[in-house]
Amino acid sequence: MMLLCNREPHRASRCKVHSSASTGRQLSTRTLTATQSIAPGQVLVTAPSSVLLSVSDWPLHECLKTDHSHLTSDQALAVHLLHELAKGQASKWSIYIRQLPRSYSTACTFTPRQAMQLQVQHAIDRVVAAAKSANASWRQVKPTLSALGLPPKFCSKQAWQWAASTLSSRTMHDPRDPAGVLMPFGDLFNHTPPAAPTEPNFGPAAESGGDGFLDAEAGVYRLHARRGYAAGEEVYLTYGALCNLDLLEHYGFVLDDNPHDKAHLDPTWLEGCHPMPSQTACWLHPSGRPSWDLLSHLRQSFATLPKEKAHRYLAAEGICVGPDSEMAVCQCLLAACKTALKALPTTLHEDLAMLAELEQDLDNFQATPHCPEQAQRDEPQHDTPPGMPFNVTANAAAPHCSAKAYSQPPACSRQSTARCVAMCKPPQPGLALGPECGNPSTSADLAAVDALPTQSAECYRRLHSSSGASTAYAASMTTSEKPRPAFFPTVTSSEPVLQPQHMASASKAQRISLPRLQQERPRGAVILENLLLRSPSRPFPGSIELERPAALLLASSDPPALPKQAYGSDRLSTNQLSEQLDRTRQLDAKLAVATDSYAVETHDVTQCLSGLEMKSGDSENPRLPAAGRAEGLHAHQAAETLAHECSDAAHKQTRTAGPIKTLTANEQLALRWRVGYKRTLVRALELATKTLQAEQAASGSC
Ligand SMILES: C[S@@+](CC[C@H](N)C(=O)[O-])C[C@H]1O[C@@H](n2cnc3c(N)ncnc32)[C@H](O)[C@@H]1O
Repeated sequence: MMLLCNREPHRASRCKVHSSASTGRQLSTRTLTATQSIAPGQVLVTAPSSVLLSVSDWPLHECLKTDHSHLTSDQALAVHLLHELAKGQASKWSIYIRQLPRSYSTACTFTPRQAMQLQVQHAIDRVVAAAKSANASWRQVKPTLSALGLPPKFCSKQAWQWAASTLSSRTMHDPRDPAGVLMPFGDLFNHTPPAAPTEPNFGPAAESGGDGFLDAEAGVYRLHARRGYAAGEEVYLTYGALCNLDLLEHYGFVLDDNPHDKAHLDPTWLEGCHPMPSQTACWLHPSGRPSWDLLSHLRQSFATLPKEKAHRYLAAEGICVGPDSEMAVCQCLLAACKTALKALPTTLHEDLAMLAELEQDLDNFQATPHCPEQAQRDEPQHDTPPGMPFNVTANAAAPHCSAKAYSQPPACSRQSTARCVAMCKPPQPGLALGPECGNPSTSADLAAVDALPTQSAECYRRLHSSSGASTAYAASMTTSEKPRPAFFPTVTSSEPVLQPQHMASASKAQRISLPRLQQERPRGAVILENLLLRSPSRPFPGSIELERPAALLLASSDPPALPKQAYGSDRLSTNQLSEQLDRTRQLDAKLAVATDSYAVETHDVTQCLSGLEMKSGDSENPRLPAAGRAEGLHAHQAAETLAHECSDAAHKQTRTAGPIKTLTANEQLALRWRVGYKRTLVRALELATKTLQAEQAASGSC
């Protein structure tokens, strides 16, 4: 592999990697930005096949073929990835693997309950099917993983979901194998949709071709810039003409503005339309326009006598056949969109309010000053693999690379927590890698790479030393660490879980008197405020001033100012504070759910509130929830129990109304998806109404 290192970073570099929120800001994701102009068609990255992680080059693949021939290509590549992960530092891809996202929001990670947040049946079905299929795949492949001698944690369902999501969101096309390949560094480019679809056309395949291809003769994989970029612009690849449901399923994100999005309608909603259009034809463009097939079908269906036959021909060509049929088409569409919107548990308006709250939370937490102490503590552990809560090799030798070069803070994945607030780092001077050069790198170059904290350089250097191959960057790249988007309200992709030790710390909070809570806003105050905030009709007797997000106040408090009593006798360090905050948010999420479900549940949240006032050990008090009394829990734990009970009941409802903090990352994604869906339906309503009015006006004037 050839890697040229430019010692004057800003001169030759063309791209830099940084962490930032991307389109729609729903995900904290790294981006690649041009540091100087890039011409259309220019090669961005060239990597020799030896640095690609693929099934074809995996020696074990041959054994698998004989003994485990039932594995699909995708399964074999996922097994390969997990196998490399399990090798830890011994894997030549260890550096690459460590900087992979730790968790994903792809469809296979959705629980059925999270899928319900999509609200639209066909979307729910698709996501549930994807999750089931991943589960089935895991069951199939488990014996192979065990046969390879992988420790149980690498054979877990969670590990499988991680591997499957890594592949579905990051592989590049490889003509040799349908599973594709993983390309270190090349997989850092984000997606931009291709131009909006037009009439199918003959001609050069500029738009339909991919941005990367394997040049088998040269033995390299190249990525090209589809268009030109000015310095400072984010450089994208195009993953394909994908609708938001495709993006959600395979990549775990959606675009706010996606020209390829499709809002499917149920054909049964098209009253008076005979025969019914096929399911695949029945969709709307993001502008609200019906698909060509749907419109043509509707026009044919509503073609009126006596010119029915002639009209059918016209309609089949996509031509409007006359005002009467056009009005009937509009009315049919109007009714269908109304039916669709009515069937959904929340309105677009409600969803937008929720989204605004989510964005606000995001902004607030991004604005929170970072804490260097925490940042230091949370340097990525080099024996902690991405994605999964287990270590690769606990006794691995210290890696060569600078930890900072790989600082994708663990919790800064999509499900990042408040802890992330403290982990943001200021930009570091980046490394620039020189322009394409076909010669092997000199040892001086490699030494320079050694000295510079850049993940790409280190990754390729490692791969180089283990593979002996050569690689070149055609476009220069720099890496620099930027503050990562700090906060996503939910904690993990699964439900927040309170551990027993969290309960213990929770109990300490309730010893503080109400005035003190008011004055000092320790942990307990946060909980109470959130409860109050969410049941305004039941004011808390002490009337605590409500401020949102309360957790932010806590986060920005100077640790010495916090009352010792809030946490026992010890003063909190910033790290402890951060941890407490983390736990608080988890607890908050549960309590918030409890309060949300207040209206629909028989539990009385005021009991819970009163319970919080009581002294610990007040387990006989009849005002406490029964569960709490029975188990002899003290007040706070009882509240927690109540929250737990309520949360289950609340989630049984498809209605999501409630504080954004209760949404997991997957549910947030579902919220974004359904907002896009409803927007399209509303646009279709408006379009059909306008067209109808115009037709009516025209026929009236006739
Ligand atoms: C091939 S990776 C791109 C690099 C990725 N940003 C990273 O930090 O590793 C694909 C993933 O990036 C994110 N992504 C790509 N394009 C995006 C976009 N336009 N908006 C938001 N997230 C995007 C999604 O999480 C997706 O699964």
